[in-house]
Amino acid sequence: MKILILGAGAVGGYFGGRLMEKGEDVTFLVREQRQRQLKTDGLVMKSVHGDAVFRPKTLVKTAADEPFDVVLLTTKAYHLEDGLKAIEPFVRDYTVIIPLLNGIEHMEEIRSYFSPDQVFGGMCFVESTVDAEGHILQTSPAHEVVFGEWNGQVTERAKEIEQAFSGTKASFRLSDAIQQEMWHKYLFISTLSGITSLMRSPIGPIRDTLEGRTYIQQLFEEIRLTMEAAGAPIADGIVEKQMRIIEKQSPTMKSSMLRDMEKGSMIEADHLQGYLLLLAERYGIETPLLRLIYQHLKVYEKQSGI
Ligand SMILES: NC(=O)C1=CN([C@@H]2O[C@H](COP(=O)(O)OP(=O)(O)OC[C@H]3O[C@@H](n4cnc5c(N)ncnc54)[C@H](OP(=O)(O)O)[C@@H]3O)[C@@H](O)[C@H]2O)C=CC1
Ligand SMILES: CC(C)(CO)C(=O)C(=O)O
Repeated sequence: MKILILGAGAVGGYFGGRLMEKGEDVTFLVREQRQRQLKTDGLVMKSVHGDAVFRPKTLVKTAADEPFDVVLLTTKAYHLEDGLKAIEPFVRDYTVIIPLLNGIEHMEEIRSYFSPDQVFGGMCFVESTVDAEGHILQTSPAHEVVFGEWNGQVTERAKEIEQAFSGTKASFRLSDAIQQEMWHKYLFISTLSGITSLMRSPIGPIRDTLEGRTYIQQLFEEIRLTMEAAGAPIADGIVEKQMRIIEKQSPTMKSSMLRDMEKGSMIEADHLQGYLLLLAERYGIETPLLRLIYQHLKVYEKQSGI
């Protein structure tokens, strides 16, 4: 199966590397500077699951029209529009597109850009970043991709992709409820990234005080109410479940948004917290803490000139 990965950053580089390690036919669609880096140094991964260096196949945006069976989308949300244009020459009517971005708003954009039938739901759990040398640093036990048909059917093509993804060091799991899993991840990440970026702290020092835990719980509740009002398919008891997941995280755990802020990089404030605020306004839900967090992220963007 021919797999194209849009972007060779923290997520794309890590999971693409794991697929290459198993022997899958992987190509990265990257921009010129990243291509030069990958040609010179290779794809360097430093991971709690084992370090590795690969010599990946790369392509840059081009008129060439080599077809691929599967395309994994791993840009940030603010680069997605360009990314969709870049993958167009590599997509046929049989190509399956699997986005791994956090959030949900991008699904509408991708499904209307291509045919909705070509677009699976998808997301991932991994704590990784790219350092100044372009190396992928993957720092905690979780490394899972979850994907599936948008309507939840377990089709033949989904099983074929599951087969191609199986047997790597990372987990690639086929889901029959990907919409619900994506909303759950959205609830988790918009809370975790909101709180850790507001407090400029990994989760431990926030979670380990009563006040901090209360703020985490409040933010979860504001977002849960918003999602429910918007008709999102979230499960009963999801906040309690996600509070337990927060309790289990290593005290040093950080969201990718906080790591991006520490690097002075762009953040997905509009895509994550901003979209939730639009929904909250649309459905008349009070979200004071979410509003404060979004305003804080906007101040960061203004001050860092991004
Ligand atoms: N990092 C993490 O731990 C996790 C991140 N996520 C989510 O995954 C998504 C990706 O995040 P992450 O991997 O951290 O982001 P990164 O910034 O590390 O990687 C994104 C990559 O996409 C590349 N890119 C952007 N536009 C294009 C384009 N037009 N053509 C080719 N390549 C392009 C960038 O290239 P260039 O180098 O040229 O800028 C960059 O290398 C986000 O939605 C994030 O929220 C989800 C779970 C965990
Ligand atoms: C919470 C985490 C690390 C889980 O994958 C994540 O999605 C992120 O920080 O963007």
